[in-house]
Amino acid sequence: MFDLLGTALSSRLLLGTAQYPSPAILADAVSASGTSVVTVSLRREMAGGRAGEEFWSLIRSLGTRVLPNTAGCHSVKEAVTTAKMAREVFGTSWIKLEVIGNHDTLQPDVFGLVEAARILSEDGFSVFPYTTDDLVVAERLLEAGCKVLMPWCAPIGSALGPVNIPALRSMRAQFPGVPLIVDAGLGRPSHAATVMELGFDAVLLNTAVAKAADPVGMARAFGKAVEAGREAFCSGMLEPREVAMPSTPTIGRAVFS
Ligand SMILES: CC(=O)[C@@H](O)[C@H](O)COP(=O)(O)O
Repeated sequence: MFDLLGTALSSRLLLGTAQYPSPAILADAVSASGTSVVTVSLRREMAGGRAGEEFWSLIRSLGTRVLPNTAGCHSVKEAVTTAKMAREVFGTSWIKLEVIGNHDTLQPDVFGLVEAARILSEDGFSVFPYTTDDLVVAERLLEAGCKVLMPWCAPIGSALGPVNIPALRSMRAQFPGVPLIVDAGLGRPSHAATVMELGFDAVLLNTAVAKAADPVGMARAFGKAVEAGREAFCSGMLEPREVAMPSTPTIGRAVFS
């Protein structure tokens, strides 16, 4: 079990719900992944009218916890308003806070993020901020009231995987007691395993599953990779070394003369 802010979760994989080929495939992918938390963009789905309503009932039927997000928000005001609406709609004070700062890279506006995080934390939200791997921004987010951090490993939708492993490693070392969830940019199950091996608490991803040729199979693969990475981290991995060490004992070997 994974204790996330006092909630026991059966999986360390959090899954996005956008861009699936069909609602049925989304539901099957969620089930195959083993996730117990899905994230939903209130802003995008509300724009969908009747389709939006059907989407909500599908999400409710999944039996998972919902982590609403403020995807698509580019200002503090937009993000705060969206978060408040999400609290009403989903009856949860969890919010994945996105304040996008750059149209092309979808890089977070870390200044707006800290400001919005402070406003929402003071209003009783549990804020899950989508941030960069910058340690100073991370400090500011914690000071603003965040109890969990969601650093990217690459731009949203890029599928690049962890492009700056030293930065992620140092974030993990700097905040040993803070739940850290890698969010965005994962492309392959091996990427998820890699960040879990670094000691991250969980991962959140969307595009790599939703846009796979077989989203259900890919969701299952990511679920396994997250578990494998976590188990490896907890089992004490060897440090790599540059010299050979025989893995078979040489004492008592047969002598041919
Ligand atoms: C669904 C969601 O919240 C995304 O904004 C998130 O950041 C996932 O990123 P990927 O689509 O790159 O997995």
